[in-house]
Amino acid sequence: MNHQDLINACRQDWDAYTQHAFVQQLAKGTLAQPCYLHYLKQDFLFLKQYARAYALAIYKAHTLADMRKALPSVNALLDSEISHHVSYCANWGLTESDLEAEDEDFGTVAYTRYVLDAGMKGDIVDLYAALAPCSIGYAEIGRNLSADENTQLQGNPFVDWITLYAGDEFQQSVAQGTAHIDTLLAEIDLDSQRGRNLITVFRTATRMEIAFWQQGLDAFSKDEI
Ligand SMILES: Cc1ncc(C[n+]2csc(CCO)c2C)c(N)n1
Repeated sequence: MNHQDLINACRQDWDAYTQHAFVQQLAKGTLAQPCYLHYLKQDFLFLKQYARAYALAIYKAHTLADMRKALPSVNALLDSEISHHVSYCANWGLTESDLEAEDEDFGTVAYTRYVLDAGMKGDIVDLYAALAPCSIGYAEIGRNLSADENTQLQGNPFVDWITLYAGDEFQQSVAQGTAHIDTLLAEIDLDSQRGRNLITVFRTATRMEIAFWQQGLDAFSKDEI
């Protein structure tokens, strides 16, 4: 099996994730600021936990080659992705330590601890099945948004988010990560118990992504600013 089999096995949830209303409003520039700010604050906390999950991939790896493959993601998370969030939130007078002191919302706790648990109780393939929707999905969203003529770049307050995930650097790193996941999946039969378990893990993480977008939209009435 490969990553495309995982996507095909949960197509409905996958499309609900990659074409969520939050993404569409982001592309048009119409997303309400409180929703984006809540999403970014929670995503900051999400990325912090995700760095732990990629560090767990180093711990779970059996070979030096697999240990080295997880390291660029730890770096990208702690540097480029998280600093985008910190610099955007600075516009609201929020510092990195303010963000660290924020409470984790339920969807943030559920998603990140699910991924860590899948990795801790399983092996490195289970961990990557839980991690995969995040990078593969955001790369697909970035590509879709940059190819879609309805995406509004000029004057869009969320243009940095779009260019971060549509950009070559991010796209290339996901392509490399996906090739690595495919190597790990290649020896597993899609119709085996193991294959079905991996689909469940991948689909659960995909459902968590949908809930994470929704958590952002639901912040509209919370009036955070
Ligand atoms: C909820 C949520 N899901 C996915 C990403 C994107 N993302 C997070 S970690 C990572 C891999 C290392 O770069 C990627 C692509 C996000 N930011 N927030």
